[in-house]
Amino acid sequence: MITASGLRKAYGATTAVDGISFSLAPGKVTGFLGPNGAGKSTTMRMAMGLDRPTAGSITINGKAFAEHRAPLREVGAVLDAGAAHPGWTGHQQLRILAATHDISTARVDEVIEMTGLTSVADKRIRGYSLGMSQRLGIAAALLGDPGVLIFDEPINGLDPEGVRWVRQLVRRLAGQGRTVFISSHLMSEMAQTADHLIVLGRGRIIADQPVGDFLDAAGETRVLVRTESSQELMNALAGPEITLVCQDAETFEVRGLDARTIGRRALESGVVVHELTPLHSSLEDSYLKLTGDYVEHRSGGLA
Ligand SMILES: Nc1ncnc2c1ncn2[C@@H]1O[C@H](COP(=O)(O)OP(=O)(O)OP(=O)(O)O)[C@@H](O)[C@H]1O
Repeated sequence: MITASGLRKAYGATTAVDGISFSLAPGKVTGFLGPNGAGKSTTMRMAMGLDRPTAGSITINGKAFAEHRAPLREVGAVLDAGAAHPGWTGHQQLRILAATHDISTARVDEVIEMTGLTSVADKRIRGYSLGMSQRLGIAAALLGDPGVLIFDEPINGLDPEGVRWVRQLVRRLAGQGRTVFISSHLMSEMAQTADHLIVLGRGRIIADQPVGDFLDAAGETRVLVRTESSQELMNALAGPEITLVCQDAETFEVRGLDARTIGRRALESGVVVHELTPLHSSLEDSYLKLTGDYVEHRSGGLA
């Protein structure tokens, strides 16, 4: 469980995080989204005790990070893939970290295997690819078998196989009842991975909802209708704020009414409907629509 309450962080005149509150439930993957500079990394660093809030708090299982006696057993994080000591081997790095928490060497070997690092565990970290470094960071996060995991852009620099592996791993971790908080700038990735989304814009929360609700709220829902009596049904549906767009003799699109209402009107009119399909915008469309006003510098310089 991660809980933020009135969390604020200012660096001089810059307010990176502007009084945000949220609560992340166990057993779910929560995606943390927002344009560059929105405050995602700052929030995650404060959760891990690496930055001190200017006001408010962020707690892991009810306590600030520094108040936990064995924090690695409560929360694991990947915040910076380059944080490992380049002269050590992956195995050494993990063993040293494990020793700080009385974690067994058997557990070190277990996380090495879980993260697919067995073949490189005895090689020096300076020779690791970005993908291997990311896996090593994830191995370190898993070491204490924590119930809370925080991953800042974990798929950056990974190849497609690595991306799929991270996606499956975070789903599995949430399936085991853990709280998983993952930031990404890839909307398509979050659509496949997250159950819940928190979207930040200039340090404030602009959405905190399940992925499905996010789509419904941000995107205009359209419904595709197919019937042999299209003119008759269009007449029954017509009204203020309702747009009907004819596609062919039997197919039209409705904006402003949901599928349930259209189905009921069709029944009342005695019209047989062959298809009634809600059309959602893509997560990408919804996200850009939602965050458009919060982007400080748009690409292309036309804004
Ligand atoms: N140590 C720091 N000193 C001064 N300003 C900082 C510091 N860390 C972050 N900031 C500023 O705080 C704001 C939020 O940055 P943060 O890195 O948290 O955003 P982000 O959402 O993670 O962005 P990105 O996706 O680009 O990593 C930015 O304006 C950034 O320049």
